[in-house]
Amino acid sequence: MKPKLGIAGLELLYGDLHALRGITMQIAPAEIVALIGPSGCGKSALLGVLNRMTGPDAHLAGSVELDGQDIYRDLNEYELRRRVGMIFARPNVFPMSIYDNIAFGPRVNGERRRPVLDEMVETALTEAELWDEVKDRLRSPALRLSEGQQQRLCIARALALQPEVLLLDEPTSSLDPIATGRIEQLLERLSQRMAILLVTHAVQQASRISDRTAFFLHGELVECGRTEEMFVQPRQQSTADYISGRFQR
Ligand SMILES: Nc1ncnc2c1ncn2[C@@H]1O[C@H](COP(=O)(O)OP(=O)(O)OP(=O)(O)O)[C@@H](O)[C@H]1O
Repeated sequence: MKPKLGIAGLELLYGDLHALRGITMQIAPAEIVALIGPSGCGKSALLGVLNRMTGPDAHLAGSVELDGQDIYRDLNEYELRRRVGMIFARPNVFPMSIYDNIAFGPRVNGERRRPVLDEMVETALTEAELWDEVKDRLRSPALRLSEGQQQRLCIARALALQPEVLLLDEPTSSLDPIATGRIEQLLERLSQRMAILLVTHAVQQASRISDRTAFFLHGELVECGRTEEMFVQPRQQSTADYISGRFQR
C-alpha cells in the first residue's frame, strides 16, 4: 500500500541545535502512530515539519511527502493545511459561536450557501461525537463549552475540511480521564479512514489506541513498530526503560 506520509532522511536544525536527525518513516492512510519520547526529543518538531510550521529560523534537509508530493515543494500551504489538520494540547477554539467555529474553514474556502454550511456543521459535529451535546445551542459561544468539548470542537473544525491526516500534539494533556477516553475512542474511529499522528507523554495512551509507536530520543527515531510488540518486547534498551518509566536522562 502506498504511504500517506513518507519521511526520508529528515534533518531539522535550529542554528546549532539538531532537533531531528535522519528520520525515515512512513505512515499508512488509515492508522494511528503514537510518537513518544522524553521532553525535547523532537516529537512536536516533527509535527511542525509535517504542517510547515517550523518557522523561518529552521533549516531542513531530506524529504517529507504527502501522497508522493513534496510538502515543501509541490504543495502550497493552503492546500497542505486543508489536507493535514492540526490539534494542539490546549483547545484553541475561536471566540465565536460553535457554528461559526466549524463553518470557519469552509467559509474561507468560499462556501457561502447556508444549507451546505448547515450540513457541513452537523456532519463534522456528528463525526466528532459532539452533535448531541450542542445541537440546541449552536449559536452560543464556543468558549462556554467544557475543555473536553472544546477539544472535540477543534477536531470537528479540522474534520469540516475533510483532512486526510490529523496531527495531534498531546491533545488530552489538559483533560480528565472521562474526556480523555472520549477523545481516544473518537481517534480510534477516525483512524479507520485517516492517518493520525499522536504525540503523547502518556505511554499508556499510546498502548491503548495506537497501531504503531515511534520512540524518539535526542532527535533520533530509536525504533518504530507495532504497538503491541513494542510494549511487550522493545528492541532497544532505551525504549524499554522509557516505556517502563525507568528512563534516566
Ligand atoms: N522554533 C524553535 N527554535 C529553536 N529551537 C526549537 C524550536 N522549536 C523546537 N526547538 C528545539 O528543538 C528540540 C525539540 O523540541 P520539541 O518541541 O520537538 O520537543 P518535544 O519532544 O515535543 O518535547 P515536549 O514533549 O516537551 O513537548 C528542543 O530542544 C527544542 O528546544
